[in-house]
Amino acid sequence: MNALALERVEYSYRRNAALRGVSLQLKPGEVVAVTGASGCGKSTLLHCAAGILAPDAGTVQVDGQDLAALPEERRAALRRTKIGIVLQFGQLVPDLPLVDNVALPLLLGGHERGEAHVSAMNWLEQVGIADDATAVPAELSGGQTQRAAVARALITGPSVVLADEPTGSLDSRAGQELLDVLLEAARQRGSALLMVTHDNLVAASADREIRLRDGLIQHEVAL
Ligand SMILES: Nc1ncnc2c1ncn2[C@@H]1O[C@H](COP(=O)(O)OP(=O)(O)OP(=O)(O)O)[C@@H](O)[C@H]1O
Repeated sequence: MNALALERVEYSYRRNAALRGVSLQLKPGEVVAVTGASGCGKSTLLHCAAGILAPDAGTVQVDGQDLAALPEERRAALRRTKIGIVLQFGQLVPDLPLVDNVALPLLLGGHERGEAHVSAMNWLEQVGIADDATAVPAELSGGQTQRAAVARALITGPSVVLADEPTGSLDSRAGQELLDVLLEAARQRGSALLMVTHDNLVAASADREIRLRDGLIQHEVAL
């Protein structure tokens, strides 16, 4: 079964067609890079895959479940447990210390607080910012919040990880380290990883590259 399957997904912002029928499938553990010029629809594709945007047409399935067909509560639970998202600017909760931000998906899922914190500390360690566990996002650099966002995305052991420019605010060494954490989640834990990137080196680490142009897949390359 595919971890993620998009079939003929279309999405328009008012009259502006951002996606015009995009289909793609990711198997568990597969890593796919989405590339293309600014404005071609990469972020919109990721947001549709994440259930943040509901497509105007077409379907999005995660582990065989059609997001649009689920009642709101089950869709929210599926998004919380099976999808890990790293958006461009981290999108952490401003007033919460990092450890709570990272633990949030477990706490919302009803996990016990102590256990959720131990797991969050583990993930902060893996992304190299355990020393900042008690800091709030405003006290941190873009790169540090991006690392925390990756830790938060991976803490539930999701089937699908969606990342928008995950290394965008990091220098090349820190970017490579964070990329390695994401790749390990795919290669060793079997999460399917879909990442939007402008960076050729990041794209080269994927199994496949999907290049978008004007809301359509222009071509697909096995790497
Ligand atoms: N909130 C919005 N309202 C209206 N139009 C939007 C909105 N967000 C994106 N668009 C338009 O939809 C199209 C696709 O945008 P999208 O952000 O998905 O592209 P992108 O490839 O991710 O771009 P970038 O690489 O610059 O992040 C563009 O024409 C963009 O201007």
